[in-house]
Amino acid sequence: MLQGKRVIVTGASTGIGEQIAYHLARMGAHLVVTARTEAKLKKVISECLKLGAASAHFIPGTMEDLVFAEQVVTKAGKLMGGLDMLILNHIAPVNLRFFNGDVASIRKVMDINFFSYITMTSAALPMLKVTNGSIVVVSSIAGKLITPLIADYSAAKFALDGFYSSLQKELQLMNVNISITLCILGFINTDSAVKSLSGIVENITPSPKEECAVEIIKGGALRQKVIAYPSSIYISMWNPIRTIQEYFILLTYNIDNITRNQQFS
Ligand SMILES: NC(=O)C1=CN([C@@H]2O[C@H](COP(=O)(O)OP(=O)(O)OC[C@H]3O[C@@H](n4cnc5c(N)ncnc54)[C@H](OP(=O)(O)O)[C@@H]3O)[C@@H](O)[C@H]2O)C=CC1
Ligand SMILES: CC(C)CCC[C@@H](C)[C@H]1CC[C@H]2[C@@H]3C(=O)C=C4C[C@@H](O)CC[C@]4(C)[C@H]3CC[C@]12C
Repeated sequence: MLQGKRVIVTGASTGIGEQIAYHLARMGAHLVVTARTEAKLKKVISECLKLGAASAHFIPGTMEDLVFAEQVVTKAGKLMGGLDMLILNHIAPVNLRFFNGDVASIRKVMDINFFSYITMTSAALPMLKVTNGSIVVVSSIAGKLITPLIADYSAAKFALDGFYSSLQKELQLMNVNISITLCILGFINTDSAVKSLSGIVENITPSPKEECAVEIIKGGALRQKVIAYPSSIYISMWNPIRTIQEYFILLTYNIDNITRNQQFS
């Protein structure tokens, strides 16, 4: 399904993003990968070309810089001649610690883990409209329920749910055929996650990043609204009251009036 499709993958220098890039390469997609570390990205794209990518480019830079975030999308669009799928996966390195009053560091995490996602989405929407494309947002069970020591990370992941679930509804109301897939992940065996949890969380076995990457791509390709990996965490995000209330709230909206008077940008 993804052969010849044009895809951006963020946070693709290592971890789950790197595995996503390799799977897409095997499927024959065109790829633009991004992260900060140029040397790692070079290795990733040369591996992608060996695996069968239709084309592979990298754009290095930090997502703390929202101008860079926007430029990645426009440059990638030019390199590939359009865009079919935007996979938003990068995160700032996580420090598991108590909140220490450092608001500036929370703002930085929100820029990297949240505002850059919105910036890239906004830049990509015109191209995705043309292709009836897809946005895939990699989130976490920590964006559905809370655990201590990751207040900043969790805040950004909850924010992603709020923003993208709302955007999903808007696209539906305006009959814009762009899919949004929110990926809810449990503990995955990436080097960074295993390292930062060691000595803090015990008795949880991480799931494999390779299989995780496949499930993320599948969810996007099948235009699913939400996926959970491993599937055992579905239960933690099951919130029937939310679903029912969202349904009834929407019934109170004067959809005809709204769609007549507002344009989707
Ligand atoms: N691993 C896990 O247990 C879980 C992961 N997830 C989610 O999965 C996704 C991937 O996680 P995982 O693979 O473990 O993460 P990794 O830490 O392995 O990779 C993070 C990626 O983001 C890049 N990155 C870091 N800082 C920046 C920055 N300032 N600007 C641009 N890119 C940056 C890194 O590259 P570089 O340093 O070169 O910039 C790297 O490519 C995340 O969205 C995470 O929230 C969700 C639940 C559990
Ligand atoms: C629902 C339960 C069956 C399992 C709960 C497991 C909890 C403890 C797991 C599930 C998802 C995990 C966090 C996560 O989303 C991603 C990262 C990024 C990584 O770089 C550092 C670790 C961190 C913060 C994980 C911390 C531990 C979390 C909350």
